[in-house]
Amino acid sequence: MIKVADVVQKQFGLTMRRCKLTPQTTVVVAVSTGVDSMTLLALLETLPLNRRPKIVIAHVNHKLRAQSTEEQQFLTNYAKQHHLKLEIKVWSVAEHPQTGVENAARQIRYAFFAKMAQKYQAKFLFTAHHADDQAETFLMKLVRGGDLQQLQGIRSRQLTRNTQIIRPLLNFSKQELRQFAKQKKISWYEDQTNSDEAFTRNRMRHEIVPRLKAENPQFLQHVQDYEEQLQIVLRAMDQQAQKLVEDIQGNGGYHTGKFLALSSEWQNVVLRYICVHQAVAQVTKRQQTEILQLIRNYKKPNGSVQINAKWVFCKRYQKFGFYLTTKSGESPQEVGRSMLRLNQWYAVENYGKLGVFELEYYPKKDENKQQVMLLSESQIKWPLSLRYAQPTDQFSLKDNGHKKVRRILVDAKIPVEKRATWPLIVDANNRPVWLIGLRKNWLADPLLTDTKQYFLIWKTNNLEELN
Ligand SMILES: Nc1ncnc2c1ncn2[C@@H]1O[C@H](COP(=O)(O)OP(=O)(O)OP(=O)(O)O)[C@@H](O)[C@H]1O
Repeated sequence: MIKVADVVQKQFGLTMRRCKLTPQTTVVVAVSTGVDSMTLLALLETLPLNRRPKIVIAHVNHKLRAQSTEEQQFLTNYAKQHHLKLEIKVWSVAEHPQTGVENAARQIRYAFFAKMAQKYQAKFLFTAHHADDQAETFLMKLVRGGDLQQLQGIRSRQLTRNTQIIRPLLNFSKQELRQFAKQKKISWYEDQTNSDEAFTRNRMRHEIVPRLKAENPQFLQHVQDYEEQLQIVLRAMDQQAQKLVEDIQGNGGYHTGKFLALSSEWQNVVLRYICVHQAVAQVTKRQQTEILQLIRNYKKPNGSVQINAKWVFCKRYQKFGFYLTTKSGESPQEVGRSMLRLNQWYAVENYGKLGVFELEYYPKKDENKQQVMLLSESQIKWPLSLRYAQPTDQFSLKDNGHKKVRRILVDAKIPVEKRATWPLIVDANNRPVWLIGLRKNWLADPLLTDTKQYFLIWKTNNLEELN
């Protein structure tokens, strides 16, 4: 009789081929001491020698339940016996927040994993999410409701800022993993979390999912198939939406005519993309509908939708965008803001182009034609955005003083007609970072814990502007 363990091992080996592991590759494995992650660890340890990576175990003791110290000790003994490197983070009770513990724990976990990946120069981070996790998450989101994007489940591969996360057990059910662990005599601890999120998940796990499996034993596989299809479609749609947004982007706003030339389906998608990626404040579903109706309304060439106390969406004939609300009577100040995605150029009419790059993507080619500002993780609040400078924007000085944009533009003898549309890079707190070609903000020194540097680059064809 073929053992489940053999099937799991064989399939795992095949999945792992895509990672092209060698004995020189270092991987960080997130191990909670549950059956899933102990199985993942065992599977990695038994890969053929020529494809077995160097393993670093990362464990977070959340101090959320009585047995956590015992689990930590168990894992310490395991690592010693198996000659594996082990890194532990203890999240002391004093650090726990009053509410949202589950979420905070997740953030602590992933920050620690990323730090360990960086420390060991690991190529991958492995977690042990499996097919039941996928189905439970999918159903919970389906029941909760929301945006289609959020229905994207757990990804088998995910590129984060510093690490590539791999989840090689997504095609296995919990039952298969348990059988594997039993047949291979692997020890583990049962998870006994009792958070609200775990209650909902447990209902899915013990009541709903078993019924759906009874309807069709292939249920888990089908959810995984749907998730993979959904991820591909949504990614493709996002790529296309990004291109279309670039096409309709103009100076200080988006082009109404070009937007209306799109099919009504793409209008929906593009507007959503703008609201999620480029708007300055959170735009609700209802506001998005109002905005769409306003743009489409030929009888109303001008109009606005208030987003919050600070921001307003405005349509002004051939232009629309998000603007800063001003005192009544004045016309809104144009902001036409776009978020700077990493490693991508943004064209700025009359000024050349700019972008923020990681070292690996740093375009060194024409160093003499570009100005660079070096930024570390802690120095600003990411992400960066590009917008027009407002006269009242303030630059910090080293001695705690400030200098207004109006003053900087006047001092630099910038003609009045150019002052309203001077490009400014700001951080997520709307703090000026760089008034292009004129002034870089003073920033506190980077922290020792910063792991990455970024290059903010402005490139112009007009050499004189750089001098
Ligand atoms: N305390 C921990 N220490 C190390 N790794 C952990 C810990 N808890 C969870 N993990 C890793 O994360 C995987 C998923 O765990 P779990 O399903 O409990 O997390 P989740 O919060 O539901 O998911 P996610 O972390 O993706 O949001 C585990 O299989 C394991 O690889």
